Amino acid sequence: MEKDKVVLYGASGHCKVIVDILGSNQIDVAFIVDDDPKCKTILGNLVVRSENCFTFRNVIVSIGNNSIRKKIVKKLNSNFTIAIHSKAVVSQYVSVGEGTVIMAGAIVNPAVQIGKHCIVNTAATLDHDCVLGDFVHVSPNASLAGGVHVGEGTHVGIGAIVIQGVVIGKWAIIGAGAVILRDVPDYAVVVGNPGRVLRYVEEE
Ligand SMILES: CC(=O)SCCNC(=O)CCNC(=O)[C@H](O)C(C)(C)COP(=O)(O)OP(=O)(O)OC[C@H]1O[C@@H](n2cnc3c(N)ncnc32)[C@H](O)[C@@H]1OP(=O)(O)O
Repeated sequence: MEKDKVVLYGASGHCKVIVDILGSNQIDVAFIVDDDPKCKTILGNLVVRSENCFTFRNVIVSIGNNSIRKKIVKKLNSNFTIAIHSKAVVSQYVSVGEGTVIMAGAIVNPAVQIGKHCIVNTAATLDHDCVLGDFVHVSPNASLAGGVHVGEGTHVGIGAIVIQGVVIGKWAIIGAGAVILRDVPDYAVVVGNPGRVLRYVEEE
């Protein structure tokens, strides 16, 4: 049976990876929506302008920035789908919210809850009982040990490590390669080993 085509919103690098995820599952892209007039195709898929699109079905917002992704989601009157690479290992005991994408090589262990419009990037690992809020991005090769909670909109940087049971607040940024041993407040930018607060960001 032919699988439903997916509409991608945002012609970004992140979009290219989602095209590839869909391809790994023999799912076609219907078209990509982006208002950059220079952008005509992405990996052979047609890019159309948003004014030509009134109703969307089966959408993924393919924008890597968590805050921008949230703004686009809020303005769309669409139903959203998910994309999980055929070479990701995702336990059957996991919940995945609409709009979320899981890249190749990611491992998601049992009893993990992933919110809406999240990104679990290439080779990221989420161990048992982790909880991700909506619009979270766990970057490539980042590892969350068991029972880590990550608040809405937080970006866990590439290669970061979070030990078991840590609670990370909302709209925080965990720097590349950081080692997080203690809870992280909302809006904190944390870097280093052990992680220390570098600064705070404005609310989303
Ligand atoms: C498929 C994909 O591409 S997914 C995307 C993956 N990308 C990432 O994971 C990027 C994560 N981002 C980072 O690590 C960034 O460096 C941030 C957000 C933590 C900090 O960025 P900025 O606020 O611009 O910090 P800035 O570059 O000005 O550095 C400030 C200080 O923090 C230090 N610093 C910045 N990032 C880090 C880090 N990851 N680890 C250790 N120290 C760091 C800098 O060396 C600098 O120190 P100094 O004041 O002693 O010179």
